[in-house]
Amino acid sequence: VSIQGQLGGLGGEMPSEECADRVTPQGSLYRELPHIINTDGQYLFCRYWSPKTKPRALVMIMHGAGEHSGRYNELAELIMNESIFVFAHDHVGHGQSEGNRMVISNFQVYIRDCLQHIDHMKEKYPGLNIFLIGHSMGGAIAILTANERPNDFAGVMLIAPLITLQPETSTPTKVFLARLLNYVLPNIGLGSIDPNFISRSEEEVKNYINDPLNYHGSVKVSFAVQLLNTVARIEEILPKITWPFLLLHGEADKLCDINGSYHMYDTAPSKDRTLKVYTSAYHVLHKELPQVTSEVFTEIQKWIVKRL
Ligand SMILES: O=C1CC[C@@H](CCC(=O)N2CCC(COc3ccc(F)cc3Cl)CC2)N1
Repeated sequence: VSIQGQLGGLGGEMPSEECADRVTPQGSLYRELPHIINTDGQYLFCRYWSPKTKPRALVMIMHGAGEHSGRYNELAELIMNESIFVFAHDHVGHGQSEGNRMVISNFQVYIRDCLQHIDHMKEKYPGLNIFLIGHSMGGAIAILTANERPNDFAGVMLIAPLITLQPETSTPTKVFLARLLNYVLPNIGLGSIDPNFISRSEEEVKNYINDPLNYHGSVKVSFAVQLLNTVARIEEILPKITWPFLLLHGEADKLCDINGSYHMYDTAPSKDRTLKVYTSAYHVLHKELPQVTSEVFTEIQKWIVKRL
C-alpha cells in the first residue's frame, strides 16, 4: 500500500528508480511493506490489524517517543477481535519509518502525518466511528490530532499521556537553558530514557532494551524543545476539549507526570471523561505487571465497545 502524499507540484509523476528500491532504516524494501508517503516524501511504515468480519469502527494507535507501533500488537489484536479495524504507523524518525532517529523539525509533522493516515482510512471505510489511542508522546499527538478535528472522533484513550513536564526535570531555568542551547547546539543530548522507569516488569524492561526497533540514544535538545512547545500547546487547548476521553495513568510514573492527567481531567469540559489511576504502576501501563496490563486492556476494550 503506497499512498503518495499530496507533494506540492511534484505529485503524480511516475516513481523514479530510487523510489522502487527505497528501504527502511533496517534495510527492508518499502515496496514489500505496508507504508504511506507523507507530504515531505518520507516513507512511513504502517501496521494494520484487520478483523475477519466487516469492521464496525476504526482505531488508530499512536506510539510514544523512542518506540514503535509493533509494541501494540497484543492491544491491537484484542480490539481487532471486537470486529474493529486497528491501524498505526511508525512516526517519522522511529521504528521502520524514515527520518533521523528521534529528531523532528516540528511536532506538527507527527499530527499532520496521522491526519493523512486517518483521512486515507476514512476513505476506505466511510461512515465508521474513529477512536484514537495514544501513549506518552503519542498521547500528546492524539490530543492535538483530536483538537484539530473536534467532531471527528468518537473517543480518545490516553495511556500515560505527555501533558505536563516533570517538575524536577524541567525547572524554568532548565527550560530556558534548553531553549537557549537549541540555537547553538541543537543536537547535543540531554540524557536518555531510563529503561527502569518503563515498567515494574523485569521482562518488559528487558524486551524494551533488546528491541532493535526502539531508540535508546539521548533526547536531543532540539527534540526536547519540540516537546516543551507541545506541552505549552496542550496547556492552551485543554479548556476547549469537548470530545470523550479515557485517561489511564500509573501513580508511580516517573516519565510523564500523572499531574498532567489530573489537570486534563479537571480542566477539559468534556461530559464523557474517565480517569483511572493504577496504584504504584510505572509508565508503560500496557507493558506493566500482568495484573495491571490485563486491567488496562479490559478497560480500553470496554470503553470502546460502550461507545461504538
Ligand atoms: O513503551 C515505551 C517506551 C518509551 C516510552 C514512551 C516515551 C515517551 O514518549 N516519553 C517519555 C519521555 C518524555 C521526555 O520528555 C521530555 C524530555 C526532555 C524535555 F526537556 C522535555 C520533555 Cl517533555 C517524553 C514522552 N514508552
